[in-house]
Amino acid sequence: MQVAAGILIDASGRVLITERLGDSPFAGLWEFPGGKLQGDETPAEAMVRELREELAVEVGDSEHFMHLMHEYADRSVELDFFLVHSWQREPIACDGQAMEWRFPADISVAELLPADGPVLEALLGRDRRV
Ligand SMILES: Nc1nc2c([nH]c(=O)n2[C@H]2C[C@H](O)[C@@H](COP(=O)(O)OP(=O)(O)OP(=O)(O)O)O2)c(=O)[nH]1
Ligand SMILES: [Mg+2]
Repeated sequence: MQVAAGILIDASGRVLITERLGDSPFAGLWEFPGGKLQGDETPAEAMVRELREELAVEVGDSEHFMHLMHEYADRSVELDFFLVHSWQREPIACDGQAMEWRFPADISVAELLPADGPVLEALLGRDRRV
């Protein structure tokens, strides 16, 4: 299963995370907004569509940030994460999911979906370089 997610990052370096809802697996954990590729979409196209659907933003500048594979008990996922530096409109939680802007240093890996550890590490590494 192929998934694409977008990491909105603001001028101060905070990133947007959203809580996984209700009856979905890993409900209550946090993730970067995104979802499964549809049809013949590229990961970048899927990320733009998912952020439109989940946050009602129109993605502007973005760059590929990380590619990961993760084996969950029932599925293996291939994930592409993009850093999103600019977007139009204020993000809103279209599905009623909780949403928070956090500095990567204030996110604990245990709060995130199990696949996302390396992404948090890379965001922290990026902070240290600047
Ligand atoms: N969006 C997102 N999904 C992630 C992250 N980390 C991670 O392991 N995943 C996994 C969890 C799910 O197995 C899969 C995303 O599938 P999903 O069912 O939420 O996709 P979707 O948004 O298209 O959902 P749906 O409405 O079509 O059911 O990717 C992440 O940071 N963001
Ligand atoms: Mg989703």
